[in-house]
Amino acid sequence: MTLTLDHITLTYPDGLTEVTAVDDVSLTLRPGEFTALVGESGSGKSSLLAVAAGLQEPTSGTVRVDGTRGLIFQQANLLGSLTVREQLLITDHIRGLRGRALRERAPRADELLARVGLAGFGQRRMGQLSGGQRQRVNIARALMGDPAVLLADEPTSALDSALSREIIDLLAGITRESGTATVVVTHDTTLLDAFDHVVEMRDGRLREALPA
Ligand SMILES: Nc1ncnc2c1ncn2[C@@H]1O[C@H](COP(=O)(O)OP(=O)(O)OP(=O)(O)O)[C@@H](O)[C@H]1O
Repeated sequence: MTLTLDHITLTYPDGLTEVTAVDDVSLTLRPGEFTALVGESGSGKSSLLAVAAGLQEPTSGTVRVDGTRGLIFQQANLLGSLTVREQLLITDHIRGLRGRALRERAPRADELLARVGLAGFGQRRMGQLSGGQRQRVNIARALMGDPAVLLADEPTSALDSALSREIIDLLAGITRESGTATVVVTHDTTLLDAFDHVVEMRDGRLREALPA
């Protein structure tokens, strides 16, 4: 069992009342499974993902994770002045690696860049990359911590349909190879055939899985 959400409820204060963004949701993600999370705007997808990511404490319920979590966001949130390799290594720097220990991680960064189709791009500046390439860097960066769980919030929303398909296929391949439990929030119904499971949120609740 890689990630278990057990009876998660999340409410936000809203003036004198409150909004229930996530309403008693339970979900188990298993290694190697590629899951899409869909639903109308405001249905609670980002809120549920934030709880799964550990970025937001649920109002009630529990989150259990075996291993680490890798996060991929909508806009590739990357520092333009860094090189691509530095952009990956900065995650290790944040984890406390310094000096030689950090330099020894460079081959891992290059290996992940090759995996996402960016072999030889390590010395490029982030500002010199296209949107699709930036999102590939974002994916490689999320893999630096060898996550058991990958969580992606609208990773293709800034991309055209061909690039979106490439990014989803890349995430599907990584999920199968690395055995991560991966959840992708998406609005794009043309991509759903790439997933093992599709779960839909409506008014904060999870609905029956749609046929993928
Ligand atoms: N920080 C917040 N404070 C108050 N209410 C919030 C906050 N964040 C989200 N909400 C409310 O919680 C509900 C769920 O929002 P959420 O962003 O999780 O939905 P979503 O399905 O991800 O929407 P979208 O597809 O538009 O991103 C909405 O009613 C929203 O207005």
